[in-house]
Amino acid sequence: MGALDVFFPTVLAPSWVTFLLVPAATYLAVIFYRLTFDPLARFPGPKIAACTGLYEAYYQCFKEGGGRYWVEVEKMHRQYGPIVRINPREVHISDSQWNDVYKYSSKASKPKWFYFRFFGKFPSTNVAESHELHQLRRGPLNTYFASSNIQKYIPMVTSLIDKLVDRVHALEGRPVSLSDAYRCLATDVATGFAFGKPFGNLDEPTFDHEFNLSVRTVVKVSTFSRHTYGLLLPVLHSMPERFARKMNPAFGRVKWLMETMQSCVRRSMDKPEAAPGTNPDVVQTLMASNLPAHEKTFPRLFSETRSVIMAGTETTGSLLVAITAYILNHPDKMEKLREELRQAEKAKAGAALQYSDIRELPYITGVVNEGLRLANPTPTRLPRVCPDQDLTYGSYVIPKGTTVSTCVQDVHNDPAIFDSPSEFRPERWIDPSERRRLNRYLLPWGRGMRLCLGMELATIDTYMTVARLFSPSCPFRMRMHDTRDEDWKIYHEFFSGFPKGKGLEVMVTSAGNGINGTGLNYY
Ligand code: HEM
Repeated sequence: MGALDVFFPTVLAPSWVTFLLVPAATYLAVIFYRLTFDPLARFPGPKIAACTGLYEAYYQCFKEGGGRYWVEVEKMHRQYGPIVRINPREVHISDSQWNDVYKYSSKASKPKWFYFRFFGKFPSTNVAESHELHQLRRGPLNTYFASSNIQKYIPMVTSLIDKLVDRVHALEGRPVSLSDAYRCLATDVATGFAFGKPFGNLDEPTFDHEFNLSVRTVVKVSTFSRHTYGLLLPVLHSMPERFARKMNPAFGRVKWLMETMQSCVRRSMDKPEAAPGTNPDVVQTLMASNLPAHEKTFPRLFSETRSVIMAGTETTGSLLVAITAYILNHPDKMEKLREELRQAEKAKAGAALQYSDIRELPYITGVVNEGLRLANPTPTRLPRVCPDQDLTYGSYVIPKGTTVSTCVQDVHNDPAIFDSPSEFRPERWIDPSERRRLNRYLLPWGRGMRLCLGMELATIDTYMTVARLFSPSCPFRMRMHDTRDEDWKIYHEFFSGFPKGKGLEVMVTSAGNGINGTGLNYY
């Protein structure tokens, strides 16, 4: 009698063998195929990444708190060259001149596993898989995000920035988390733009600190969900309220935000005409569009609005944090910026600077562009699949159906384009012809057909906030408080970027207090 027969009665033995050995043998066969006959087998890269998606999952879910595969992919490029197989089905290209997969002609789709499993079952433009569905959904949003419509919201953005300035000033002498404050500003700008009235996050006493922390928990769960067949997010969404509250102290705020969004969407669906003298909101715009009826249901419109608001908050918040930190860390550059604003204000003879005035100023443009280049608000790779044409990279033919991705920070950090790329140098953008050359490689808004819709709104918000906070007429001056680079620099990639540390904190002093009225000699 064999050992197996002792431990497993004859009747059970075959089922145990089947249970254990068949999946193991199948898995080994799959690995063997991936390393030998798979058309991607001859692409360079670590064998372990070619064998199994678990390698990526380890970096994304566990290593150093998760969200670290982007750094590992950078290392792979240093070792294997510009094209690397980073998981069994995906090649990643780090070459500032290559963008074939993002061209209109590629009609590329977004890989479902990467987007849908991360964002959950919320059918929005951002997660539209096929090129055709994306074009259908993006059409009416283009109308809403048209420059002529966005410009109408400049007064709203200005008054929100005024509110931010008042609230920060009132905290004089106490540390202020600008990471939290800027996220509230960005949320109010996004919700005000979507629904005509901001949700009021800037009024929240702690600048919604708990809520901002909870965003990180949600994106971590989303990352786990991506690597567990999209199963975790539905579990999270169906969790009983008392468990959710225990897990997440900001649950109440998350629920409030979702319910407020839902009631705004319902209200606009019930009243699809804008009230006299007001702009149609995003839901009314979509309702009035030629989208088919099944694209105008409540779940669809809620998902779209949710996606627009989420897309605009972490990103703009991180950008403002990075720009402020770089300026505060470089007093000489802060002085140049303030001097430029002083001259511009003088030229207006006391009238307030408008966005159109600020946008023309060369130094602040250099500051914002350097921020966009270095802040890395979306360190995620941007994967695409070409369903019906092969692509080429050098001597490599990338078969149709392969996921192909690039990361914009590879371009932003390319020393062949940006000299000393890790340095914050607004001056590199001053010369107009050099600016034109560099602009072609400034890609924070993504690439190709899926380019960010909110870039003009975010640009307005950024220019105006920076101009207001660093203007000689700002009622206070800021200095870093107990903040190191690792507190605010992007470290984790959970689609958006998140720092390792607590964020950017500043200490605020009234402009008249002990410094000369201009604050120029503050440092
Ligand atoms: C600094 C701020 C921002 C950055 C860096 C940024 C970056 C991006 C990037 C990289 C994408 C492409 C993602 C992909 O290919 O999967 C994107 C898409 C998108 N962004 Fe932004 N974004 C910012 C602000 C905003 C704002 C303020 C809004 C709206 C209020 C917004 C709305 C959107 C939408 C709707 C999409 C999806 C577009 C589509 O799929 O056609 N973004 N953004």
